[in-house]
Amino acid sequence: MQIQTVGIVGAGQMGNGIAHVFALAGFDVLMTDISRESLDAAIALIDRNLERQVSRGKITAEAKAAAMARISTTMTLTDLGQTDLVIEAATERETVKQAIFEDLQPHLKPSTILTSNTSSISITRLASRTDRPEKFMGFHFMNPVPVMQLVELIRGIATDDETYRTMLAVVEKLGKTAASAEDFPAFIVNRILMPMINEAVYTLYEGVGNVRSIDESMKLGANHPMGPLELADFIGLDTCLAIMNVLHDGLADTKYRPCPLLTKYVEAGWLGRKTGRGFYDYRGEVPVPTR
Ligand SMILES: CC(=O)CC(=O)SCCNC(=O)CCNC(=O)[C@H](O)C(C)(C)COP(=O)(O)OP(=O)(O)OC[C@H]1O[C@@H](n2cnc3c(N)ncnc32)[C@H](O)[C@@H]1OP(=O)(O)O
Ligand SMILES: NC(=O)C1=CN([C@@H]2O[C@H](COP(=O)(O)OP(=O)(O)OC[C@H]3O[C@@H](n4cnc5c(N)ncnc54)[C@H](OP(=O)(O)O)[C@@H]3O)[C@@H](O)[C@H]2O)C=CC1
Repeated sequence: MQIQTVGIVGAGQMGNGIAHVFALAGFDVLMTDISRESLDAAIALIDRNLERQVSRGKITAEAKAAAMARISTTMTLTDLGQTDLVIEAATERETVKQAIFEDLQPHLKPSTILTSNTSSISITRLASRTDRPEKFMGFHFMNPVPVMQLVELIRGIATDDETYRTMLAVVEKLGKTAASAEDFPAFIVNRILMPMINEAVYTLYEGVGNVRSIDESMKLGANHPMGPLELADFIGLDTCLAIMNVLHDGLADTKYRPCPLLTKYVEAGWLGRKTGRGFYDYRGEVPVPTR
């Protein structure tokens, strides 16, 4: 199936990055969110990130203008019903995602493919609540979307071959690389990455190191581009906790127990970069460790 129009639900850090790469690759993008401010902020951020690519000689000013012209926004979720491909990139909560697909369903054209950018939640379970589990897939981008090469493709138990082939072709058109993962909690990347981040929080909780020493150790000692706590702040601590809970519940193994300190930060509303404070405080000129 040929994909030209793409609907994106959720204009947070992932939604805006996904809109950016789709528009640059020539797709027409319609983005929605429950908050007008989030939509406006996403458009401004896409503009800034495209401009950075222009100034670094990665794309032309014409390509930037054409990409911006291909993105439109709406506050009405059901407007996305006529698109060829829907990518749900709302908050990592199963009830939120289910409600989005349920609300959208009566307005969808029969051929629309539904996907979720979920970091961890069962694709089979999300698909089973829709009228088209065979046209439903996990479509997992990495943050920051314009920079990271990988996209995980996750087939639910009912996903058909045509849908899978269509999504492989979309990933190719985006100039990215697909990795196929089976539909088990948190798939491949987060199955491996998130327990490491959780362990870094335990390392902090137990006083083995402070925020700075833990991050420096992993940057200089293991050549990670960001330390695990800096990366957790970058992903969003609410998302990290949600993924650990899916691993813990879904695999029923205590090795996935979320660190109580991670829970405490989320309860405080210290969700990382997006709220201005997490393991670092971003409100000043330079990030300052909070422990
Ligand atoms: C939770 C999940 O479900 C799954 C996940 O996503 S897990 C998280 C996966 N992501 C990671 O692990 C990211 C780890 N961090 C990194 O790779 C790097 O720190 C980083 C790429 C984010 C930034 O790299 P950096 O060298 O410190 O910064 P910087 O020099 O500003 O950026 C590097 C390049 O990316 C570009 N860039 C960074 N953010 C960008 C954005 N949002 N849009 C466009 N370009 C961007 C910069 O322009 C720069 O481009 P050039 O190489 O052409 O100069
Ligand atoms: N952060 C990351 O590194 C990665 C995240 N993901 C996944 O991507 C998804 C989004 O994460 P991320 O962008 O980081 O989260 P954000 O919190 O940055 O953005 C989520 C956005 O969804 C909006 N939203 C919430 N409910 C609805 C709804 N019912 N309809 C439309 N929009 C809604 C939120 O609005 P409001 O702010 O008003 O609540 C917010 O703008 C999650 O499933 C996450 O697991 C995948 C890969 C990497």
